[in-house]
Amino acid sequence: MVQAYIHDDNNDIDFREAHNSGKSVSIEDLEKIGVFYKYCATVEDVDVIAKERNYKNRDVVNISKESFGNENNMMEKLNMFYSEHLHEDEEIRYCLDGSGYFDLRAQNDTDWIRCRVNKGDLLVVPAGIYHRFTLTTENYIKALRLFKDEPKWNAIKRPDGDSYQVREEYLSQTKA
Ligand SMILES: CSCCC(=O)C(=O)O
Ligand SMILES: [Fe+2]
Repeated sequence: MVQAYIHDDNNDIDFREAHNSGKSVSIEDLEKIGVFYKYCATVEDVDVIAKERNYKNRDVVNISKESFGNENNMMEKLNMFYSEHLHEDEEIRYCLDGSGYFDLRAQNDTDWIRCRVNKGDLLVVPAGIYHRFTLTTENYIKALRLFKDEPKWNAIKRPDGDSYQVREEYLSQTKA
C-alpha cells in the first residue's frame, strides 16, 4: 500500500532517507493533484487497468548498483531522476520488486508530497505535474513502465516545462 506524506525538505540528509514530516497525505489528496493510485496484487490486475486506460506498450526497468555496474553510475542516474521535471505524457509505474519514492508537487507548488511505492503499487503521475524520483535506502527497484504509445522517456526540467501547453492544461485541471 502506498505511503504518502509531506516531505520534510531537509536537504542535509540523503534524498533516499524517508524525509517524513509526519503530515500524512491521503489517496483522495493524491487524486486532487491528478495522481491515480491502485494496489495490484498481480500483473494480471495491472493488465485490466492497462486495457481500461489504453496503455499499449510496456517495459521493465531495474535500478540498482548491479544494474548500473557500480554506485557512481547508479547515483548519476538517480541525480537525473531527482531533478524536478515533467513529462508530456502520463508516467505509469508498477513496482514489481524493491521500493522507491515519487515526490510530487502539491497544489501549493511549494510542498513535495512523497509517495513511497513497494511491490504491488501502481502509480500514475499525470502529464504536466512537476515531480522527481529516487530509490529508498534499499537502493533497488524493479518497475514495469507502461505507455499509451511507444516507450519513451522525455523529461522537461523546471522551469523549461512552465511554457508547455501540457503544464497549462495540468494547472487548469487541478487548481484548488
Ligand atoms: C521507477 S522508473 C524511474 C522514475 C522515472 O521514470 C521518472 O521519474 O521519470
Ligand atoms: Fe518522471
